Amino acid sequence: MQQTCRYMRACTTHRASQQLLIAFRPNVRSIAPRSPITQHRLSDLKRQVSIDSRFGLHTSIQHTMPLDRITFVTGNKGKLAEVQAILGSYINIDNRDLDLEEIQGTIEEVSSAKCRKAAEILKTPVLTEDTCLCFKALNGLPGPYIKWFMKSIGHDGLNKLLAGFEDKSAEAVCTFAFSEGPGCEPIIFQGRTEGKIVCPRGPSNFGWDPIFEYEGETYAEMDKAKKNSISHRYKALEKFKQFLETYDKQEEKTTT
Ligand SMILES: O=P(O)(O)OP(=O)(O)OP(=O)(O)OC[C@H]1O[C@@H](n2cnc3c(O)ncnc32)[C@H](O)[C@@H]1O
Ligand SMILES: [Mg+2]
Repeated sequence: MQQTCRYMRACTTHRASQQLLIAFRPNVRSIAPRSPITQHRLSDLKRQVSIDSRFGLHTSIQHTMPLDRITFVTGNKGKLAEVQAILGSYINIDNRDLDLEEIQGTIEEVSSAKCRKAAEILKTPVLTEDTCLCFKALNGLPGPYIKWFMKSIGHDGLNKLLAGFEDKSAEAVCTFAFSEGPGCEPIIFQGRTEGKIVCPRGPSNFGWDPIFEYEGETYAEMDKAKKNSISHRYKALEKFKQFLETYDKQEEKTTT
């Protein structure tokens, strides 16, 4: 019998979700009797399915395998160091730096597209990540384009963008996308931390860390361990860790 990827089996445990999935994916047949992944709300699922249908994706057909290592695809050393510090004791992390196209679109669309492409190229379970910095006064901009703003106008320019506004608040948003392999629809894990934009303080060795202040300290001034216990990345990885725990339990059920 063909096996769908684990996520599809997990999704199909909700009655309404089953109907939704079967409507979109007539070939979904394998239904798990009980799913540990109960925190996926129907709205999330609808969004996931509508992303699928928009990109014309198909139900993935792949044999499940134990997830004891994962490839984190990034060229950013700062991200890699933090992911290893936060996640390294839960799963073995390999790193690859692929030049993946970052499409325009919502945060979730950008992250999913990047992850799908990485899974296709590497043919293995992959994790990708996209970071946004959203200024409230600018209705969320620069958002996913922060990398290009950083490159062209730097810390001072980012401060000047807000010069005419009283509201200096900003949100750091980290969006991880995980795919079990080629054809497996990415699952999204997002974390957000609110702070404000200030003149640079602290070492400049990771992106916009010196201008993002959280409770009186910039990310750059903070002890690394402290940043890794409150950051947007930490919050997203906490959700991914929960997913890994349920994934392992599901694996035990499948193999016993
Ligand atoms: O290969 P990828 O993972 O895409 O790495 P990247 O450096 O291109 O990263 P993004 O596309 O996500 O762009 C996000 C920008 O924000 C920066 N950044 C990401 N996380 C950060 C953090 O926790 N603190 C400060 N800057 C961060 C990063 O250096 C980029 O300039
Ligand atoms: Mg990038």
